[in-house]
Amino acid sequence: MLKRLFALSDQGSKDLNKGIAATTLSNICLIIPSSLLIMVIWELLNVISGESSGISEYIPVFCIMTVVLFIIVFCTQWLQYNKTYTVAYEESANRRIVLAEKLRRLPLSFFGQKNLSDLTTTIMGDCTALERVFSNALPQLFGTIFMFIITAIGLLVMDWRLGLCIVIPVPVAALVVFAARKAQAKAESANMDAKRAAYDGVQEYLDTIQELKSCSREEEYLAGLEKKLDYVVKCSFRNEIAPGAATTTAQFILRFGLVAVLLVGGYLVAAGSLTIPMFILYLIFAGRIYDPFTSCFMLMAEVFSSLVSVKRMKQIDATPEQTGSNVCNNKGFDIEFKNVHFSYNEEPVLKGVSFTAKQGEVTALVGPSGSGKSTASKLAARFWDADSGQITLGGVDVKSVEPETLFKNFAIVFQDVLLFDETVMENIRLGRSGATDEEVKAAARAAQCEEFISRLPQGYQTNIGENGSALSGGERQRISIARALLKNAPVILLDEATASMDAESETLVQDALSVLLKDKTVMVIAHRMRTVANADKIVVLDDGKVSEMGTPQELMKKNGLYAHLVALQRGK
Ligand SMILES: Nc1ncnc2c1ncn2[C@@H]1O[C@H](COP(=O)(O)OP(=O)(O)OP(=O)(O)O)[C@@H](O)[C@H]1O
Repeated sequence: MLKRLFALSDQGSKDLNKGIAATTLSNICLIIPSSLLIMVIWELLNVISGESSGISEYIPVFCIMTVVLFIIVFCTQWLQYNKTYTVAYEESANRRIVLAEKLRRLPLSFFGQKNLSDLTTTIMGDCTALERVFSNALPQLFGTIFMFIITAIGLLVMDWRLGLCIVIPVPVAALVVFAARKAQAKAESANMDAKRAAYDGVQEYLDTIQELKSCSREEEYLAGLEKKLDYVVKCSFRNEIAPGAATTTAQFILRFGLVAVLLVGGYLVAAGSLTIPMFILYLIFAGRIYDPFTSCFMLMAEVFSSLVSVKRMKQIDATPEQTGSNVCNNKGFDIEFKNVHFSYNEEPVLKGVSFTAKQGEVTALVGPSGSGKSTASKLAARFWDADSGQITLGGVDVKSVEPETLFKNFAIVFQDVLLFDETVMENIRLGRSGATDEEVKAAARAAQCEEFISRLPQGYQTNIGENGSALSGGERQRISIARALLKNAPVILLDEATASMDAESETLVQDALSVLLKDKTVMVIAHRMRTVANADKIVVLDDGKVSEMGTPQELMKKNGLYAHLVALQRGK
């Protein structure tokens, strides 16, 4: 049950069960010395009340047994530590790896719908929350419950009337904590949402600080952020209230056990159906037996809260993956779109698109903003799967190929370049790990990077800062092009790859590309018609449909949308 509830691995589930068994054993061993002490008191009380004439010879034996039991406790606690703490960290580390692996196989549509900081919280925060539950809460909780059941049986057998007085408050109190679990889960979810919104706010503030300053909106933005942070405090408080109220009530109910033993025991002693030593024995038990439940109820609350984390992990786990064959038996690298339809969240973007981007040719996708150009190019690389129709690479349906295998055939340059806080050399080498320094430099030369790299303080070994903050937009794009060239994949997708460059740099990069991209399938997306003027084929997209297709010359003659876009940019 625990395995299913907490989505544990086979090993994790086995180890957790061992941890619970060790905790139970340790708790039982801990209570036995108390029982022996009680038996000694029992003997003394019998002597005082005159029911026994002398101190039993068993007392030294009890003392030796106590010492032996403490040794056993030491061993079981070591076992408990070994099987809970170490295993909990292993389990959560494995869980993070499994989640990261899962994310790797999910379609990009999943990331579009999910908030990225939510995912980070799930991988880091939720796993840490569960670490505590496995290492501490669950073994202690079950250990206490099993120990109570064993003790309760003993108490009921000795005297069922006082036994019931002690036992009954426990399930009642546990029910109170259990009943509060929904309110608790709600408060926990709200708390997580509030924290995530505040985290996003801080992140957005840092990302957009330049724009906020330039629009003099910083103060206004910070006021909004302050509200979000205040809300986090409120939610955190509410999140404490729900389990706090339940556990306090539960502890209050437990105290009725002692009162009940006092009242019922007093009555039974007065009625002559209970001996005074037995009465004192139950009073001692009633005073001590509830102690572990104080922390136990808090642990119960913690376990219920952790179920919110488990739910979020299960949601990721249940998301269907993009699957496919590990081999791609394509014949050549023509990319063919056959009546492709695609929607983002039910909103149609491509409406029956058909065209072929031939190997050895440059195919340009042009059209008004939002017409679906980037979407079409990303569908070719299986960032998403088409809703209907087919996209083939060398005759193989891209949907039938596992994304990583398919991706080996693609090199992509986007307008929004992502660079790492690393040296120029390593940022370019990302295109092909294992490439030699000379190969990296050759790719950089082809992408017209040499000139600006030579101006950097340590040349190729210069660290370019977070996302290449030390470089201009055009320079970052050239690094990204160098990276794609180094990958040397048979299909190249250039999505506004030269948009941040000045006309002179763009021409230089294009000249270099035209030699290097020979025999490859090249799909170019550009808003500047000048960029695509030398393309072999132009596909004009308009509102998700192909409105015209042909060479630049044919389309100019046709005097349709392409000619109109060219004229607009020439200012005619
Ligand atoms: N991840 C996404 N989730 C939801 N809608 C999206 C997503 N990406 C794009 N869209 C929407 O799909 C439509 C087509 O977008 P796409 O980026 O393919 O157009 P485009 O022709 O490349 O535009 P542009 O020239 O401005 O880059 C737009 O209306 C856009 O808002």
